Amino acid sequence: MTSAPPRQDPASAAPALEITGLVRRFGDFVAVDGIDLTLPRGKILALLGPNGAGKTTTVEICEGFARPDAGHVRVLGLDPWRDSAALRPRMGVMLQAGGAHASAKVGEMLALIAACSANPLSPKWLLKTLGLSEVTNTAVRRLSGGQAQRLSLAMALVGRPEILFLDEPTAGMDPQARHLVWDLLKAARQDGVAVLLTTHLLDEAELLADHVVIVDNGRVVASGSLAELIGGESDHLAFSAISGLNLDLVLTALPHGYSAAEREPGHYRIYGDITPTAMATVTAWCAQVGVLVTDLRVGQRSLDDVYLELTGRKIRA
Ligand SMILES: Nc1ncnc2c1ncn2[C@@H]1O[C@H](COP(=O)(O)OP(=O)(O)OP(=O)(O)O)[C@@H](O)[C@H]1O
Repeated sequence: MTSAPPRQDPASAAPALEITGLVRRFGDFVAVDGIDLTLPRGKILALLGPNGAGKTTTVEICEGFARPDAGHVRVLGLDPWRDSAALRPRMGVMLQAGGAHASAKVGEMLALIAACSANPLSPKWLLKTLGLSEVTNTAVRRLSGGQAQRLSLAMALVGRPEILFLDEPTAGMDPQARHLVWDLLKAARQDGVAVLLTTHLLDEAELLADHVVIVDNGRVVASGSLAELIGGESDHLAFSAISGLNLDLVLTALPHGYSAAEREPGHYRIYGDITPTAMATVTAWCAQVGVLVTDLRVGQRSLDDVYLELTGRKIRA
């Protein structure tokens, strides 16, 4: 008699996070208006969007702190509201408010959380990796904002979660601390942890994210890998010169089909087919009108450009 094939637990094959048609209202106001997204295991997804776009509301529903008005959310194949007790030990949540007792010492606090999980990471190693060894015996209330953020991340990670929710994890950190966090998140991804992070730092998203989702007014306005969002082609010529150049005159020197913009005073971009001839035309025109060109380079769209085009706003506006 042949034995039956082993049954696969459907939840273990599920993506780390799956959101379909998510809606969340506050009274008549629709804060989240039909968001869809999928986060595979072992990947980092960056959720970007202007203030009030609906990022935190979405993350809080995924964490099981709020219920959706419509749509489905599955975290590790489970319903974060209904199955919150089963999910809690499997996910890491970095709370904005920190979540640590003000009078506890840093080392004690982390050891306490570690003691609650079956197979914790070494608290000592985590504190060292996050640059917190020197404050092991310091009371939580005496930590700087950046140190408290790092402790909060350590608390989210110490139980070896399968999925990590991070709402602006490096906001307010100095560059050195930010790098420590980024290295730790990359290591977590290598260990198969899925990470959903919201951020206003485009360089953070560019550096870490396998997948970027941009939301505005509660809706997804773009979704894809960085390469998919940015496109691979060199599409503009950037240069610096005195501010107030008459760009219409530059364009008359170029063949039809180019456009130009002074993005910030004295910083210009010429968009179109950037050929050696087009470059020479622009610099020759500048020379003709006695303008010194500096920082001339051929570039491609950045995440910043895509974000600005889609939301009409600079990232922190
Ligand atoms: N409890 C609430 N009651 C009423 N409105 C709320 C509530 N929570 C959030 N909102 C509103 O929902 C919208 C989305 O808020 P949310 O915090 O999700 O935005 P966000 O994208 O995280 O913004 P930020 O980048 O500023 O953190 C905002 O207009 C906010 O004022």
